[in-house]
Amino acid sequence: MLSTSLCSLPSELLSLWHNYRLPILLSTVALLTILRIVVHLRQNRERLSQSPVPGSPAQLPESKDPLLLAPGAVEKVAINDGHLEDIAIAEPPLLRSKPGPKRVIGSRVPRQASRRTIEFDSEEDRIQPVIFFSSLSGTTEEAAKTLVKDLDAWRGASTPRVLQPQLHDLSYVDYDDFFVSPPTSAPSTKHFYIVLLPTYNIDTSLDPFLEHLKETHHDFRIDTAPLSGLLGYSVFGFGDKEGWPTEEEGFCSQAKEVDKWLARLTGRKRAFPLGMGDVKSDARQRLLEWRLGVQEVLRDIASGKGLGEGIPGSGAAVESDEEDVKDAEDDGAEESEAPRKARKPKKSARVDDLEDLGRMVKSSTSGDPSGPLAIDFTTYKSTSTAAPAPLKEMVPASSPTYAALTKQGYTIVGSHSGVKICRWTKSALRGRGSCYKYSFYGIASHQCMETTPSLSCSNKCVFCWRHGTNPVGTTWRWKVDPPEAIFAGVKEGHYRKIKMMRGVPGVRAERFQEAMTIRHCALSLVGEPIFYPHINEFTAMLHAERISTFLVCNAQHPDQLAALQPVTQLYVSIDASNKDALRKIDRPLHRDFWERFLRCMDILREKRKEMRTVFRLTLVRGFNIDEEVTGYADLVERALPCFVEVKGVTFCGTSTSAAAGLTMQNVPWWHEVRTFVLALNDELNRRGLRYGLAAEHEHSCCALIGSEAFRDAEGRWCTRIDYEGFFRCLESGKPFGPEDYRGPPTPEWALWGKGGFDPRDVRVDRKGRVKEVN
Ligand SMILES: Cc1cc2nc3c(=O)[nH]c(=O)nc-3n(C[C@H](O)[C@H](O)[C@H](O)COP(=O)(O)O)c2cc1C
Ligand code: SF4
Repeated sequence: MLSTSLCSLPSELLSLWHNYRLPILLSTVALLTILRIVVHLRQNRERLSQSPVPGSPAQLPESKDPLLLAPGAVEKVAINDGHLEDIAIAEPPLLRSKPGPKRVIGSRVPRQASRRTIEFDSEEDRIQPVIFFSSLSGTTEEAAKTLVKDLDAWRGASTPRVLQPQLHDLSYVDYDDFFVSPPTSAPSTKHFYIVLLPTYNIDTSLDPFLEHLKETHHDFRIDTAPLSGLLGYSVFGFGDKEGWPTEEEGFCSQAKEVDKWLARLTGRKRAFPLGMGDVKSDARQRLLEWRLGVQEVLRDIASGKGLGEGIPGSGAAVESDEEDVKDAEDDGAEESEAPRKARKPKKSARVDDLEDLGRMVKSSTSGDPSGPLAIDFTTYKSTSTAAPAPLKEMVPASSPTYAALTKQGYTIVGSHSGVKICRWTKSALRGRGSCYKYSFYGIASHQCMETTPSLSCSNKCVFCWRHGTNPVGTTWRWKVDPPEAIFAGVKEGHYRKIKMMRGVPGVRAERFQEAMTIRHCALSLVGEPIFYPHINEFTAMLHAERISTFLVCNAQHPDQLAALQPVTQLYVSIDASNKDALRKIDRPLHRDFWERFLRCMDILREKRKEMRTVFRLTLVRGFNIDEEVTGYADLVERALPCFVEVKGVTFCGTSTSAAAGLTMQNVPWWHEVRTFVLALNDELNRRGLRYGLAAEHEHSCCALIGSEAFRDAEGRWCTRIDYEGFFRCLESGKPFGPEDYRGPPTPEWALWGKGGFDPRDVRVDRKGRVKEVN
């Protein structure tokens, strides 16, 4: 039975096949197709899950597969011929196309991604720690000084390879000496920067420092990481959590900014992470911990380990990448695209900027009702559409600058102007002598108001006492007070101070009465008056009240100088005769300071046709006297001022001037000033320029060289001013020149060689005792 069944099976199968072969074949084909699709999809999913996790710093040392490196990371890869090349790793592809030889997708390292390794020979080389600080109210300065001592003690006991730390106040250093390239030194000395900073949400000298770091990074003429020659750096910030509780709310924000820019400028040589301390609670403890960390790093570098792996904050990939992304944001690159597509080598800032320029111009001319936005073409800005931040006040009442200035007797008017009565005004009220401007130009000191509509300046002159507290900047970026309010405010402040002199012994009644009418205004107090955007309106108000104007500027703002309307006497401070000396003495913030200075000379030559122009030379022994006569004569020849005032520097004796390296040794004697004046006058005459020795004021250590145009028909010097004549000229509405308001002859006692003391006044010594007049 079984055998019969078995024998019939093939024929049954055959008949089944014949009956159903078509559906069977179709089903098989369909099944195989489904299987194929499933297998294909499964393969893809597996590959997706195999794709690398980007950028974990922990994985980097283990894997040498460039595809597993973080995007933007740099790796040494052997190329066919065996040589090593730096490869920047592109974004990993989502799918691995084919198994087989690995393909490196990369390009040459973009400039900004490179991190130059500085060789440190632990047998030969030495580390020079350079500590920078900035301080307004002293906390950071004290901490920096203590840090110098602590580091010094530690290195003595620990490693002789670390040199004694240097200390620099950022308010005094020339940024170009330290923050465009590492300082020059012996080849075996390598620098390590340590920066201690407070944070201020108001304008302080930290702002130009930050601006400098940013500009240096973006300057297309300079390598984007010009400080990569440093061994490393670390920053510590002081802040106040009571006012700024969190980092989002601004705690230590400026230290964070400096840390960020230094990371870029050094090619990510952050040797130890940014430290931050709250001055009201944990600053001391945080600083100690941070110092121990920095010491650890210094020890490692000294022993030849460098900033390698294992050192906290040594610039691991994730951290560096974050900085790159931020960098791209700052440069206006399309950051939102970055995670989605393989990151190409970043477009150069220059290219971005050219593209952005079109958009900027469009937006500024698009008829925005708020008016065109000022565009600073010298820096690279993102094209963020966010509303511009409200402008800050230059000197807010809560600021240390305000406190410092008022303590010194200044009355702050509005948010950026100041007024003060000078010592000569007080002295003249008491009949004890007027300033040299009375001898030379007939200014009545007791009727003179000293003021400025801009407490900010674009220089950091070594002889200026205000360093560290004064706002500085290259462009006006503050709230602007109207000229009417400033004018009313400065007059009120001046008269209030004069009234306070009423009870002072020795004040002469008639002079006190006269002093209640201001006749002259010296726009020279501190800061840069032509910085104020409404300077012409302001001087017009003074002139309308028949107040003469003596305006002093620092030859750094040619455009404003060119636009200046006539003032009674226009001064330009000439603090040096050549580029190098000017950089050292004025420490200008503008990179192109010398070109600006020379342009101002040319503008002054034109201005001389409309108003009295004066060169003011401030002589500082050891800085700008020696062998500079020829240079000064060149400048006189270029600008042809009406007068050249030569004055020895006045030593203000503050700790800040001392910190700038200025001591009594730098104050020239009167005989030195005279010798210089004689030499300059001879040089001018030798060149055929018609100048002569006009007047002097020995007490102020000041002498005057005048253009021969200021002699009358009888050859007498007429350096004084016909003030009424000046106002008449102005009111006439016709063009006029300085000779049109030349005053009467200079009094005999004020002439060159006569000393310059008004015989009507009483000469007293420092203690107020009457001195005999010879
Ligand atoms: C006007 C003013 C603004 C300040 N702004 C900030 C700020 O934005 N963030 C912060 O963390 N601390 C701020 N502080 C606190 C200072 O950074 C802190 O007091 C610091 O220790 C001052 O250092 P210094 O004494 O060296 O100048 C500010 C302090 C003042 C007086
Ligand atoms: S120009 Fe005048 S205010 Fe400005 S830094 Fe020099 S001395 Fe000071």
